[in-house]
Amino acid sequence: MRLAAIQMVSTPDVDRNLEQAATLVARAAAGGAELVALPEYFCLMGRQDGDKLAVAEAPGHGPIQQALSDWARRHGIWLVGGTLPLAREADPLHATNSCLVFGPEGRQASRYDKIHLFRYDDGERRYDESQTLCPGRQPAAFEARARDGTAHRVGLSVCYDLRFPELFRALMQPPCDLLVVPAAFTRPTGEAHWELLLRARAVENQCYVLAPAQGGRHENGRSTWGHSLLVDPWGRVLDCRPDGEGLVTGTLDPAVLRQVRQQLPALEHRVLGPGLPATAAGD
Ligand SMILES: NC(=O)CCC(=O)C(=O)O
Repeated sequence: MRLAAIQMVSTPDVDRNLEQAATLVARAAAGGAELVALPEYFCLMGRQDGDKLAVAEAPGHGPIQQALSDWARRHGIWLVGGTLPLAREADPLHATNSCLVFGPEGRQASRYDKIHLFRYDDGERRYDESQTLCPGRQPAAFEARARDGTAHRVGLSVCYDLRFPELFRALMQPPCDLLVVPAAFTRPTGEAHWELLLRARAVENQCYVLAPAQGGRHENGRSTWGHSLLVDPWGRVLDCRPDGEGLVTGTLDPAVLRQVRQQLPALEHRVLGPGLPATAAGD
């Protein structure tokens, strides 16, 4: 299955971001991609945290969701729609940061609400997503069919989730072939941890990892790390885009998945699970 991750430098202008995303999705599809993934916050990197609430759409309605569905149908692709804020009737002051997936017929195939909300303060940069977002509760995966008819289980996660390996373990029951991580990592944390974490998730889960990112200097004054990546189940980086808008592409090859899992059957050797006994005191 041919894959593409889209890297963007999104702005506070939703229409401009949608235009840019449409161009990049079309370019990915023209290059043969069957599954295309957009980055976190592809439709908005606002000036203030609260801007997310202003563009939040009701689930199943609104121009951002319509655009995602149209692009998936027009190009006949699986589209992992980065993230967009979805409104919650119960609490209008907190949206979910949601990743919606649309299939080649333009129908919504999955929804994942980011579970782990980012908080960071190094004295210079401060982020606290919980001010305007509400966490999801449920891991999500879906089945994408390649044009040759092969079905692939695809696990969803978003950005800061990458730091929580237990989420990815939960997605591996049953095993995924591909983990997608739409992201907007900060520059300092990205430089220190991004590639390391993505390759770790690929190696420990013996999975392809596709990570579309925000990458550059945004109009709101923030900088994101970029380095959108495709990693194979052996931890090899197949493609990377360091900075600016563009594409990362490559192929999910079932033979490589089989070979890695047969050669080194680590997934079968898992002994410890969620119902672990308490750690022994050591005496
Ligand atoms: N948007 C995010 O979740 C940012 C996560 C991040 O930068 C990190 O270091 O983790």
